[in-house]
Amino acid sequence: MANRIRTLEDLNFDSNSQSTVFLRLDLNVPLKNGKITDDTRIQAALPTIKWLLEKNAKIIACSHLGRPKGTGFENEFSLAPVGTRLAELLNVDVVLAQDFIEDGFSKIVYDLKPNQIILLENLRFHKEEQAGNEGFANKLARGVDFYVNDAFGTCHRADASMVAVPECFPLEKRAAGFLIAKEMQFLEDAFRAPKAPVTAVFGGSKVSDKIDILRKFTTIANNMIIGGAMAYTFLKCKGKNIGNSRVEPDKFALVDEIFKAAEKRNVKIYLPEDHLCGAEFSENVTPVPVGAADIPEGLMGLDIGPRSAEVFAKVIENSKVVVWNGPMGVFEFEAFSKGTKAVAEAMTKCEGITIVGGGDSAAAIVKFKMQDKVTHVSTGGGASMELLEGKELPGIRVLRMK
Ligand SMILES: Nc1ncnc2c1ncn2[C@@H]1O[C@H](COP(=O)(O)OP(=O)(O)O)[C@@H](O)[C@H]1O
Ligand SMILES: O=C(OP(=O)(O)O)[C@H](O)COP(=O)(O)O
Repeated sequence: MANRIRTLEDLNFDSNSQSTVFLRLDLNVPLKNGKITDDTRIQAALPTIKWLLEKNAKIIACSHLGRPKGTGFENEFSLAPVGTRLAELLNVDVVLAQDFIEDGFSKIVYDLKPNQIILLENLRFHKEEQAGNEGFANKLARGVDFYVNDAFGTCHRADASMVAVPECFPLEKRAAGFLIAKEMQFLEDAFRAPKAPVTAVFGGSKVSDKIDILRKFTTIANNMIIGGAMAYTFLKCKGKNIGNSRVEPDKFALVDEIFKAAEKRNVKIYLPEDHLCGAEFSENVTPVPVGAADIPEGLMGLDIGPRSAEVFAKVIENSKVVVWNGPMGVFEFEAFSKGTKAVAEAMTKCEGITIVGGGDSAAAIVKFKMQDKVTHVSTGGGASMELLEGKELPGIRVLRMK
Protein backbone atom coordinates (compact mmCIF):
# COMPACT_ATOMS: atom_id res chain seq x y z
CA MET A 1 0.00 0.00 0.00
CA ALA A 2 1.49 3.32 -1.07
CA ASN A 3 1.85 6.11 1.48
CA ARG A 4 -0.97 8.62 1.45
CA ILE A 5 -0.72 11.86 -0.49
CA ARG A 6 0.09 15.05 1.40
CA THR A 7 -2.84 17.48 1.26
CA LEU A 8 -3.27 21.20 1.90
CA GLU A 9 -4.29 20.45 5.48
CA ASP A 10 -0.88 18.82 6.03
CA LEU A 11 0.91 22.10 5.28
CA ASN A 12 1.96 24.09 8.27
CA PHE A 13 0.42 27.15 6.71
CA ASP A 14 0.53 30.42 8.63
CA SER A 15 -2.15 32.85 7.38
CA ASN A 16 -0.33 35.76 9.00
CA SER A 17 2.97 35.32 7.23
CA GLN A 18 1.81 35.86 3.60
CA SER A 19 3.70 32.84 2.36
CA THR A 20 4.58 32.49 -1.32
CA VAL A 21 3.11 29.40 -3.00
CA PHE A 22 4.17 27.90 -6.34
CA LEU A 23 0.88 26.46 -7.59
CA ARG A 24 1.08 24.05 -10.55
CA LEU A 25 -2.30 23.79 -12.30
CA ASP A 26 -3.50 22.12 -15.50
CA LEU A 27 -5.08 25.06 -17.32
CA ASN A 28 -4.57 23.37 -20.69
CA VAL A 29 -8.04 24.24 -22.04
CA PRO A 30 -9.34 24.00 -25.62
CA LEU A 31 -9.20 27.30 -27.54
CA LYS A 32 -10.73 28.37 -30.83
CA ASN A 33 -9.58 31.64 -32.41
CA GLY A 34 -8.11 32.67 -29.06
CA LYS A 35 -11.38 31.98 -27.16
CA ILE A 36 -11.78 29.27 -24.51
CA THR A 37 -14.36 26.73 -25.68
CA ASP A 38 -14.53 24.80 -22.39
CA ASP A 39 -13.35 26.06 -19.00
CA THR A 40 -13.84 22.83 -17.01
CA ARG A 41 -10.16 22.68 -16.02
CA ILE A 42 -10.17 26.33 -14.87
CA GLN A 43 -13.32 25.77 -12.79
CA ALA A 44 -11.76 22.64 -11.29
CA ALA A 45 -8.76 24.66 -10.07
CA LEU A 46 -10.84 27.24 -8.17
CA PRO A 47 -11.31 25.52 -4.75
CA THR A 48 -7.55 25.31 -4.17
CA ILE A 49 -6.90 28.87 -5.34
CA LYS A 50 -9.72 30.15 -3.11
CA TRP A 51 -8.37 28.23 -0.10
CA LEU A 52 -4.91 29.74 -0.63
CA LEU A 53 -6.36 33.25 -1.09
CA GLU A 54 -8.28 32.89 2.18
CA LYS A 55 -4.96 32.02 3.84
CA ASN A 56 -3.44 35.26 2.47
CA ALA A 57 -0.98 33.35 0.30
CA LYS A 58 0.91 35.06 -2.49
CA ILE A 59 0.06 32.73 -5.38
CA ILE A 60 2.39 32.06 -8.29
CA ALA A 61 0.11 29.94 -10.49
CA CYS A 62 1.46 28.20 -13.56
CA SER A 63 0.48 25.70 -16.26
CA HIS A 64 1.32 24.55 -19.74
CA LEU A 65 -1.04 25.05 -22.68
CA GLY A 66 -0.86 22.78 -25.72
CA ARG A 67 2.42 21.72 -27.20
CA PRO A 68 4.47 24.77 -28.28
CA LYS A 69 7.94 24.23 -29.74
CA GLY A 70 9.79 25.19 -26.53
CA THR A 71 11.72 27.96 -28.21
CA GLY A 72 10.01 30.97 -26.67
CA PHE A 73 6.71 32.83 -26.89
CA GLU A 74 4.08 31.73 -29.46
CA ASN A 75 0.88 33.76 -29.39
CA GLU A 76 -1.28 30.74 -30.21
CA PHE A 77 -0.20 29.06 -26.95
CA SER A 78 -0.31 32.09 -24.65
CA LEU A 79 -2.09 31.69 -21.30
CA ALA A 80 -3.46 35.24 -21.62
CA PRO A 81 -7.10 34.12 -22.32
CA VAL A 82 -6.85 31.73 -19.37
CA GLY A 83 -5.66 34.58 -17.13
CA THR A 84 -8.66 36.68 -18.20
CA ARG A 85 -11.09 33.84 -17.42
CA LEU A 86 -9.44 33.16 -14.04
CA ALA A 87 -9.74 36.84 -13.13
CA GLU A 88 -13.48 36.81 -14.01
CA LEU A 89 -14.19 33.64 -12.04
CA LEU A 90 -12.24 34.66 -8.95
CA ASN A 91 -12.87 38.38 -9.07
CA VAL A 92 -9.16 39.05 -8.64
CA ASP A 93 -6.48 40.68 -10.80
CA VAL A 94 -4.35 38.14 -12.62
CA VAL A 95 -0.86 39.41 -13.41
CA LEU A 96 0.57 37.48 -16.38
CA ALA A 97 4.33 37.16 -15.86
CA GLN A 98 6.60 36.77 -18.90
CA ASP A 99 10.18 37.17 -17.72
CA PHE A 100 10.40 35.08 -14.62
CA ILE A 101 13.20 32.65 -15.36
CA GLU A 102 16.30 34.83 -15.14
CA ASP A 103 14.72 37.69 -13.13
CA GLY A 104 13.12 35.42 -10.52
CA PHE A 105 9.90 36.11 -8.67
CA SER A 106 11.13 38.50 -5.96
CA LYS A 107 10.17 41.72 -7.78
CA ILE A 108 6.75 40.49 -9.02
CA VAL A 109 5.94 39.01 -5.63
CA TYR A 110 7.08 42.23 -3.88
CA ASP A 111 4.86 44.31 -6.19
CA LEU A 112 1.86 42.00 -5.71
CA LYS A 113 -1.15 43.77 -4.19
CA PRO A 114 -3.96 42.22 -2.17
CA ASN A 115 -6.53 40.69 -4.51
CA GLN A 116 -3.92 39.89 -7.16
CA ILE A 117 -2.41 36.58 -8.20
CA ILE A 118 0.49 35.87 -10.53
CA LEU A 119 0.08 33.57 -13.54
CA LEU A 120 3.30 32.53 -15.22
CA GLU A 121 3.19 32.46 -19.03
CA ASN A 122 3.09 28.95 -20.59
CA LEU A 123 5.89 26.91 -18.99
CA ARG A 124 6.34 24.92 -22.22
CA PHE A 125 7.70 28.05 -23.96
CA HIS A 126 10.90 26.80 -22.26
CA LYS A 127 12.19 23.47 -23.57
CA GLU A 128 13.55 22.74 -20.08
CA GLU A 129 10.00 22.24 -18.76
CA GLN A 130 9.28 19.03 -20.70
CA ALA A 131 12.89 17.93 -20.34
CA GLY A 132 12.40 17.96 -16.54
CA ASN A 133 15.51 20.14 -16.24
CA GLU A 134 16.78 20.59 -12.66
CA GLY A 135 18.52 23.93 -13.24
CA PHE A 136 15.24 25.33 -14.61
CA ALA A 137 13.39 23.88 -11.60
CA ASN A 138 15.85 25.51 -9.17
CA LYS A 139 15.13 28.86 -10.77
CA LEU A 140 11.37 28.34 -10.41
CA ALA A 141 11.67 27.36 -6.73
CA ARG A 142 13.90 30.32 -5.72
CA GLY A 143 12.48 32.30 -2.79
CA VAL A 144 9.22 30.32 -2.70
CA ASP A 145 7.85 28.94 0.61
CA PHE A 146 5.50 26.16 -0.51
CA TYR A 147 4.83 23.93 -3.53
CA VAL A 148 1.22 22.94 -4.26
CA ASN A 149 0.24 20.76 -7.21
CA ASP A 150 -3.35 20.59 -8.40
CA ALA A 151 -2.59 19.74 -12.05
CA PHE A 152 -4.20 16.30 -12.05
CA GLY A 153 -4.34 16.11 -15.86
CA THR A 154 -0.56 16.50 -16.07
CA CYS A 155 0.45 14.11 -13.25
CA HIS A 156 1.55 11.44 -15.75
CA ARG A 157 4.19 13.83 -17.12
CA ALA A 158 7.61 14.13 -15.43
CA ASP A 159 7.86 17.78 -16.54
CA ALA A 160 10.10 20.07 -14.42
CA SER A 161 7.18 21.80 -12.68
CA MET A 162 5.65 18.40 -11.80
CA VAL A 163 8.72 16.60 -10.39
CA ALA A 164 11.99 18.59 -10.28
CA VAL A 165 10.37 21.72 -8.78
CA PRO A 166 8.71 19.89 -5.84
CA GLU A 167 11.97 18.06 -5.26
CA CYS A 168 13.53 21.48 -4.50
CA PHE A 169 11.26 21.68 -1.42
CA PRO A 170 11.40 19.56 1.75
CA LEU A 171 8.48 17.12 1.88
CA GLU A 172 6.66 19.09 4.60
CA LYS A 173 6.45 22.07 2.21
CA ARG A 174 4.77 20.13 -0.63
CA ALA A 175 1.11 19.21 -1.03
CA ALA A 176 -1.58 18.21 -3.47
CA GLY A 177 -4.56 20.51 -3.93
CA PHE A 178 -8.23 19.59 -3.61
CA LEU A 179 -8.65 18.48 -7.25
CA ILE A 180 -5.85 15.90 -7.10
CA ALA A 181 -7.16 14.61 -3.77
CA LYS A 182 -10.68 14.24 -5.20
CA GLU A 183 -9.59 12.62 -8.48
CA MET A 184 -7.25 10.17 -6.75
CA GLN A 185 -9.85 9.10 -4.23
CA PHE A 186 -12.51 8.52 -6.87
CA LEU A 187 -10.34 6.75 -9.43
CA GLU A 188 -8.58 4.53 -6.90
CA ASP A 189 -11.91 3.47 -5.32
CA ALA A 190 -13.68 2.88 -8.66
CA PHE A 191 -11.12 0.36 -9.81
CA ARG A 192 -10.38 -1.47 -6.57
CA ALA A 193 -12.44 -4.53 -7.59
CA PRO A 194 -14.11 -3.71 -10.90
CA LYS A 195 -17.05 -5.92 -11.92
CA ALA A 196 -17.00 -7.45 -15.42
CA PRO A 197 -17.62 -6.60 -18.15
CA VAL A 198 -15.15 -3.71 -18.08
CA THR A 199 -15.09 -1.65 -21.28
CA ALA A 200 -12.33 0.81 -22.18
CA VAL A 201 -13.13 3.34 -24.90
CA PHE A 202 -10.23 5.09 -26.61
CA GLY A 203 -10.21 7.80 -29.23
CA GLY A 204 -8.69 11.23 -29.72
CA SER A 205 -5.52 12.11 -31.52
CA LYS A 206 -2.62 11.43 -29.12
CA VAL A 207 -1.87 8.03 -30.66
CA SER A 208 1.81 7.57 -29.79
CA ASP A 209 1.23 8.97 -26.29
CA LYS A 210 -1.58 6.64 -25.40
CA ILE A 211 -0.96 3.44 -27.31
CA ASP A 212 1.03 1.97 -24.44
CA ILE A 213 -1.98 2.52 -22.19
CA LEU A 214 -4.09 0.49 -24.63
CA ARG A 215 -1.61 -2.37 -24.36
CA LYS A 216 -1.97 -2.36 -20.55
CA PHE A 217 -5.76 -2.39 -20.84
CA THR A 218 -5.66 -5.78 -22.55
CA THR A 219 -4.97 -7.12 -19.05
CA ILE A 220 -7.82 -5.15 -17.43
CA ALA A 221 -10.71 -4.76 -19.86
CA ASN A 222 -13.10 -7.29 -21.39
CA ASN A 223 -13.92 -4.98 -24.29
CA MET A 224 -11.82 -2.30 -25.97
CA ILE A 225 -13.53 0.18 -28.26
CA ILE A 226 -11.19 2.20 -30.47
CA GLY A 227 -12.43 5.22 -32.40
CA GLY A 228 -11.18 8.73 -33.20
CA ALA A 229 -7.85 9.21 -34.96
CA MET A 230 -6.52 6.33 -32.85
CA ALA A 231 -8.59 3.85 -34.90
CA TYR A 232 -6.82 4.42 -38.23
CA THR A 233 -3.45 3.13 -37.06
CA PHE A 234 -5.30 -0.04 -35.93
CA LEU A 235 -7.33 -0.35 -39.16
CA LYS A 236 -4.26 0.17 -41.35
CA CYS A 237 -2.40 -2.45 -39.37
CA LYS A 238 -5.28 -4.86 -40.14
CA GLY A 239 -4.73 -4.20 -43.85
CA LYS A 240 -7.63 -1.77 -44.37
CA ASN A 241 -7.39 1.28 -46.63
CA ILE A 242 -7.57 4.45 -44.58
CA GLY A 243 -7.24 7.10 -47.34
CA ASN A 244 -5.60 10.23 -45.92
CA SER A 245 -6.63 9.60 -42.31
CA ARG A 246 -4.15 10.24 -39.51
CA VAL A 247 -1.87 7.29 -39.03
CA GLU A 248 1.31 6.52 -37.07
CA PRO A 249 3.11 3.72 -38.98
CA ASP A 250 5.91 3.49 -36.38
CA LYS A 251 3.29 2.08 -33.98
CA PHE A 252 2.26 -0.88 -36.15
CA ALA A 253 4.43 -3.34 -34.21
CA LEU A 254 2.86 -2.25 -30.95
CA VAL A 255 -0.64 -2.45 -32.44
CA ASP A 256 0.13 -5.97 -33.59
CA GLU A 257 1.17 -6.81 -30.04
CA ILE A 258 -2.12 -5.36 -28.74
CA PHE A 259 -4.16 -7.51 -31.17
CA LYS A 260 -2.24 -10.63 -30.09
CA ALA A 261 -2.50 -9.86 -26.34
CA ALA A 262 -6.23 -9.20 -26.71
CA GLU A 263 -6.79 -12.47 -28.56
CA LYS A 264 -4.82 -14.42 -25.95
CA ARG A 265 -6.87 -12.97 -23.11
CA ASN A 266 -10.21 -13.07 -24.91
CA VAL A 267 -10.53 -9.31 -24.95
CA LYS A 268 -12.83 -8.14 -27.72
CA ILE A 269 -11.53 -5.21 -29.77
CA TYR A 270 -14.14 -3.08 -31.56
CA LEU A 271 -12.98 -0.88 -34.47
CA PRO A 272 -15.11 1.36 -36.70
CA GLU A 273 -16.99 -0.50 -39.46
CA ASP A 274 -18.05 2.72 -41.18
CA HIS A 275 -16.98 6.36 -41.16
CA LEU A 276 -17.88 9.95 -41.82
CA CYS A 277 -15.10 11.39 -43.94
CA GLY A 278 -13.98 14.66 -45.47
CA ALA A 279 -11.57 15.61 -48.24
CA GLU A 280 -9.54 17.73 -45.80
CA PHE A 281 -9.29 18.65 -42.12
CA SER A 282 -11.63 21.62 -42.14
CA GLU A 283 -14.83 22.70 -40.41
CA ASN A 284 -16.43 23.54 -43.77
CA VAL A 285 -15.58 20.32 -45.60
CA THR A 286 -18.54 18.36 -47.03
CA PRO A 287 -19.14 15.21 -44.90
CA VAL A 288 -18.91 12.03 -46.98
CA PRO A 289 -20.41 8.85 -45.45
CA VAL A 290 -18.32 5.73 -46.11
CA GLY A 291 -20.31 2.57 -45.40
CA ALA A 292 -17.38 0.16 -44.99
CA ALA A 293 -14.21 -0.12 -42.91
CA ASP A 294 -12.08 0.79 -46.00
CA ILE A 295 -11.74 4.50 -46.78
CA PRO A 296 -11.17 5.51 -50.42
CA GLU A 297 -8.12 7.57 -51.45
CA GLY A 298 -8.59 11.32 -51.16
CA LEU A 299 -10.75 11.10 -48.02
CA MET A 300 -9.89 11.14 -44.33
CA GLY A 301 -11.92 9.71 -41.45
CA LEU A 302 -13.17 12.53 -39.24
CA ASP A 303 -15.86 10.63 -37.29
CA ILE A 304 -17.13 7.08 -36.84
CA GLY A 305 -20.19 6.16 -38.90
CA PRO A 306 -23.73 5.39 -37.60
CA ARG A 307 -23.32 1.59 -37.68
CA SER A 308 -20.14 1.77 -35.59
CA ALA A 309 -21.83 4.18 -33.19
CA GLU A 310 -24.68 1.71 -32.71
CA VAL A 311 -22.35 -1.24 -32.06
CA PHE A 312 -20.16 0.79 -29.67
CA ALA A 313 -23.24 2.09 -27.81
CA LYS A 314 -24.61 -1.40 -27.24
CA VAL A 315 -21.31 -2.63 -25.76
CA ILE A 316 -21.10 0.41 -23.49
CA GLU A 317 -24.70 0.14 -22.28
CA ASN A 318 -24.19 -3.53 -21.34
CA SER A 319 -21.00 -2.92 -19.30
CA LYS A 320 -20.55 -2.78 -15.53
CA VAL A 321 -17.60 -0.36 -15.73
CA VAL A 322 -16.78 1.95 -18.65
CA VAL A 323 -13.75 4.22 -18.88
CA TRP A 324 -13.54 6.58 -21.83
CA ASN A 325 -10.71 8.79 -23.05
CA GLY A 326 -10.62 10.49 -26.43
CA PRO A 327 -13.43 11.70 -28.70
CA MET A 328 -14.68 9.41 -31.49
CA GLY A 329 -14.18 12.15 -34.08
CA VAL A 330 -13.47 15.83 -34.55
CA PHE A 331 -16.43 16.74 -32.32
CA GLU A 332 -15.40 20.41 -32.40
CA PHE A 333 -16.78 20.45 -35.99
CA GLU A 334 -20.57 20.13 -35.67
CA ALA A 335 -20.89 17.83 -38.72
CA PHE A 336 -18.41 15.35 -37.19
CA SER A 337 -19.70 15.29 -33.59
CA LYS A 338 -22.38 12.58 -33.90
CA GLY A 339 -20.14 9.60 -33.10
CA THR A 340 -18.81 11.22 -29.93
CA LYS A 341 -22.34 12.22 -28.94
CA ALA A 342 -23.62 8.66 -29.45
CA VAL A 343 -20.87 7.28 -27.18
CA ALA A 344 -21.59 9.98 -24.58
CA GLU A 345 -25.30 9.11 -24.69
CA ALA A 346 -24.54 5.39 -24.25
CA MET A 347 -22.43 6.26 -21.19
CA THR A 348 -25.44 8.02 -19.64
CA LYS A 349 -27.62 4.94 -20.28
CA CYS A 350 -25.12 2.48 -18.78
CA GLU A 351 -26.15 1.51 -15.26
CA GLY A 352 -22.61 0.67 -14.14
CA ILE A 353 -19.72 2.97 -13.23
CA THR A 354 -18.97 5.42 -16.04
CA ILE A 355 -15.78 7.48 -16.09
CA VAL A 356 -14.93 10.05 -18.78
CA GLY A 357 -11.42 11.55 -18.72
CA GLY A 358 -9.40 14.06 -20.71
CA GLY A 359 -9.43 17.75 -21.55
CA ASP A 360 -11.27 17.28 -24.86
CA SER A 361 -13.43 14.34 -23.75
CA ALA A 362 -14.60 16.36 -20.74
CA ALA A 363 -15.22 19.32 -23.07
CA ALA A 364 -17.31 17.04 -25.31
CA ILE A 365 -19.50 15.71 -22.50
CA VAL A 366 -20.00 19.26 -21.21
CA LYS A 367 -20.89 20.41 -24.75
CA PHE A 368 -23.57 17.70 -24.89
CA LYS A 369 -24.77 18.68 -21.37
CA MET A 370 -24.38 15.10 -20.11
CA GLN A 371 -21.69 15.71 -17.46
CA ASP A 372 -24.15 15.13 -14.58
CA LYS A 373 -25.33 11.80 -16.02
CA VAL A 374 -22.01 9.91 -15.78
CA THR A 375 -20.38 8.75 -12.57
CA HIS A 376 -17.22 10.84 -12.86
CA VAL A 377 -15.76 13.36 -15.29
CA SER A 378 -12.01 13.43 -14.79
CA THR A 379 -9.90 16.43 -15.80
CA GLY A 380 -7.16 14.02 -16.89
CA GLY A 381 -7.23 11.68 -19.89
CA GLY A 382 -3.76 10.13 -20.00
CA ALA A 383 -3.44 10.68 -16.23
CA SER A 384 -6.68 8.90 -15.33
CA MET A 385 -6.00 6.01 -17.73
CA GLU A 386 -2.46 5.47 -16.41
CA LEU A 387 -3.80 5.57 -12.87
CA LEU A 388 -6.51 3.04 -13.71
CA GLU A 389 -3.94 0.70 -15.26
CA GLY A 390 -2.20 0.72 -11.87
CA LYS A 391 0.76 3.04 -12.51
CA GLU A 392 2.22 5.42 -9.93
CA LEU A 393 2.14 8.83 -11.64
CA PRO A 394 5.41 10.82 -11.36
CA GLY A 395 3.59 13.99 -10.26
CA ILE A 396 1.87 12.05 -7.46
CA ARG A 397 4.94 10.12 -6.31
CA VAL A 398 6.65 13.33 -5.14
CA LEU A 399 3.62 14.27 -3.02
CA ARG A 400 3.44 11.10 -0.92
CA MET A 401 4.20 10.95 2.80
CA LYS A 402 7.48 9.18 3.54
N1 LIG B 1 -10.54 11.18 -36.79
C1 LIG B 1 -9.87 12.18 -36.24
N2 LIG B 1 -8.95 12.88 -36.95
C2 LIG B 1 -8.28 13.90 -36.39
N3 LIG B 1 -8.44 14.32 -35.11
C3 LIG B 1 -9.33 13.66 -34.37
C4 LIG B 1 -10.09 12.56 -34.88
N4 LIG B 1 -10.89 12.11 -33.90
C5 LIG B 1 -10.66 12.89 -32.82
N5 LIG B 1 -9.74 13.83 -33.09
C6 LIG B 1 -9.26 14.90 -32.20
O1 LIG B 1 -8.69 14.40 -31.02
C7 LIG B 1 -8.62 15.48 -30.09
C8 LIG B 1 -8.65 14.99 -28.68
O2 LIG B 1 -7.64 14.02 -28.46
P1 LIG B 1 -6.97 13.79 -27.02
O3 LIG B 1 -6.19 15.00 -26.63
O4 LIG B 1 -6.24 12.50 -27.09
O5 LIG B 1 -8.26 13.66 -26.06
P2 LIG B 1 -8.40 14.10 -24.52
O6 LIG B 1 -8.03 15.58 -24.44
O7 LIG B 1 -9.83 13.84 -24.19
O8 LIG B 1 -7.44 13.25 -23.75
C9 LIG B 1 -9.80 16.39 -30.41
O9 LIG B 1 -9.34 17.70 -30.59
C10 LIG B 1 -10.39 15.78 -31.69
O10 LIG B 1 -10.72 16.75 -32.68
O1 LIG C 1 -4.48 17.56 -21.87
C1 LIG C 1 -3.74 16.82 -21.22
O2 LIG C 1 -3.81 15.47 -21.30
P1 LIG C 1 -5.06 14.62 -21.88
O3 LIG C 1 -5.30 15.05 -23.31
O4 LIG C 1 -4.59 13.19 -21.80
O5 LIG C 1 -6.24 14.89 -20.98
C2 LIG C 1 -2.76 17.37 -20.21
O6 LIG C 1 -2.85 18.77 -20.09
C3 LIG C 1 -1.34 16.92 -20.58
O7 LIG C 1 -0.98 17.49 -21.81
P2 LIG C 1 0.11 16.74 -22.73
O8 LIG C 1 -0.48 15.43 -23.20
O9 LIG C 1 0.39 17.70 -23.87
O10 LIG C 1 1.33 16.50 -21.85
